[in-house]
Amino acid sequence: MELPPNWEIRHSRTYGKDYYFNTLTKESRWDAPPVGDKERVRASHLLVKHKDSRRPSSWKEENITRTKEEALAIIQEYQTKIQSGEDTLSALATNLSDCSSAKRGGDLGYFERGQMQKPFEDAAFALEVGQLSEPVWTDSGCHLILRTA
Ligand SMILES: O=C(CCc1ccccc1)N[C@H](Cc1nc2ccccc2[nH]1)C(=O)O
Repeated sequence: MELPPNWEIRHSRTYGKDYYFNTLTKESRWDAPPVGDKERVRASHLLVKHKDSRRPSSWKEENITRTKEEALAIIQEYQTKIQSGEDTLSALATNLSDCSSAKRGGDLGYFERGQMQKPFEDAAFALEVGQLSEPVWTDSGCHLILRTA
């Protein structure tokens, strides 16, 4: 049976039947994941807002005053740490992301085209599973995106 990348069939002794397990996201499901469903992706992100962000406030900082240049410099520091393996996007997002998804390690869940701001969507759909984006600008601020499924 053809399965999308990172998926494998496992057997549940408890229920005496096979299930599907994603070795990257650790997701499990009874029904077979659709193959080639580039119609939706799953991604996590780390957002650094700036004073001109659509909503220059977050759980971390009531009034965000940093400039766009400062936000980019911060994102680039995080990008280096993730690329070197010193940190993970999930760990950094939990403590440092200006998005409410920080509480979920930056995980945004699955989304289809048409749901997220266009620059974010285009970047996420262009990534391979497990790949980290370059800095991506939306009206919310500057993001690093990790495609997870
Ligand atoms: O819109 C949200 C919530 C996103 C979310 C989706 C699914 C689960 C959890 C959070 N937060 C904004 C910041 C923000 N702007 C974004 C633009 C694109 C993707 C994620 C984004 N996050 C904000 O906090 O201002």
